[in-house]
Amino acid sequence: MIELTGLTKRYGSTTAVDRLTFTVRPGVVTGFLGPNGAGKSTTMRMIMGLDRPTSGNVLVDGTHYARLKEPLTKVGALLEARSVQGGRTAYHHLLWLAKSNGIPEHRVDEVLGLVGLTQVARKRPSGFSLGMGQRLGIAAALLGDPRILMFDEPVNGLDPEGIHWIRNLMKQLAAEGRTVFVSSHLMSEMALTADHLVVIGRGQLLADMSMADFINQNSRSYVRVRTPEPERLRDVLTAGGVHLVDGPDGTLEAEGADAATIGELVAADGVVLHELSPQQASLEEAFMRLTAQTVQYQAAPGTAAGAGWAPPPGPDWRQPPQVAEPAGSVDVSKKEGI
Ligand SMILES: Nc1ncnc2c1ncn2[C@@H]1O[C@H](COP(=O)(O)OP(=O)(O)OP(=O)(O)O)[C@@H](O)[C@H]1O
Repeated sequence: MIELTGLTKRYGSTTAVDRLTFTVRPGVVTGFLGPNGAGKSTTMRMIMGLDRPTSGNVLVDGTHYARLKEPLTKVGALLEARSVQGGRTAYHHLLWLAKSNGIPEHRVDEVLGLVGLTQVARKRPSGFSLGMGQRLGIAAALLGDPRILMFDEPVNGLDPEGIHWIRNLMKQLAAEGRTVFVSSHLMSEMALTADHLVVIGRGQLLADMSMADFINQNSRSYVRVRTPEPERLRDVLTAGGVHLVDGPDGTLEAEGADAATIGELVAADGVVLHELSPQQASLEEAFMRLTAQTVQYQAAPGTAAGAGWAPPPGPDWRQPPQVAEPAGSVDVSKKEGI
C-alpha cells in the first residue's frame, strides 16, 4: 500500500504537487493520469524518497521509503529517464543492485529472462534501444520480488508486443496481490490495464475512483439508433420520455434510457430499427473532459491531436519476446529502475 497525506511539493513559486491525499491499494492496477506537468513524476519521486516533500507525508508499506531495509525487496520502481552506469553490463548492473539489497544472484538471471534480455545480458546498456532500456529498468524493479511496484510511463519505447507484454505483466502482478501504480499518457493503453484511477491536474487531485466510475462520471453515454422511419421513432421515443439528439450519418442519439427500454418502446409500435447500440465514451474523452481546465501545455485549436492506440493481442507475459542485440543504432534516452 502507498499512502499519501496532504503531500505537497513547491519549486520556488511553482506548486508541482498540491496537498495530494490518496491511497494506492494492493490487488489492482492503479493508473496515475494527468496532463503534462500535472505533477505525476514529482509525486512518484517523493514516494521513492528521491524528492523531499515541502509538506505532507507519504508512506510505502507503512513507513517512509528511506527507512525501508533492503528497499528493492519492498518497492520496485521504473522512474523517469536516467542513464545506466556506463561501464557495467546489463547483468552486472542488476547483480550490483541485487548484492546491495541482499537478493540472491540467481534472481538476476530470472528477471533478465522475464523481461526478454537474456541474449543481451552481457552487453552494456549504453548500446541498448529505448525499449531495451525500459526492459532493463523493469527487470530492476522486479529484482527484489517486491509487493509494491511503480512504473512511470512503462510502455515508453516499447513495440506493440512489448506493450502487450507489460500490460499483462502489470495485471498479473496485481492479481498476485501486489500494489501496482502506473502512469501513462496512452489512454487506450491505460483503459485496458488499470482497474482504478488517480487523476491529477496542476498538482491537485481530480479523481480517485474505479475506471468504470471515472468514465461514467466524466462522459456522456447514449444509445445510437438508426431507423428508416425517423419521424415515427422520434414520436414514439419522445412520448416515452426519451431525449433524442441528431447524430452523424442520419443516426439518432437517445439519452435517458437504456437499449432494452428503447427496444421495447419501439417494438410496441412496430418501428423498424437498423441499429440499436449503447455508446460509452472512451477513457480518453472522459480524461479530456475532466482535465480540460488544468491543461498547462496545449496545442493551438485545429492542431492534429495524437489519438490513443491499442496494441493487438500478443503472447503471454511469462514468455516475453527475447530482444536481439541492436543493429548499430544507439539511443541516448535510457531509463533505469531504482
Ligand atoms: N526540479 C524541478 N525544478 C523546478 N520545477 C520542477 C522540477 N521538477 C518538476 N517541476 C515542475 O513541476 C511541475 C510538475 O512536473 P512533473 O514532471 O512532476 O509533471 P508530470 O505530470 O510528470 O509531467 P509529464 O507528464 O510531462 O511528465 C511542472 O510544472 C514542472 O515544470
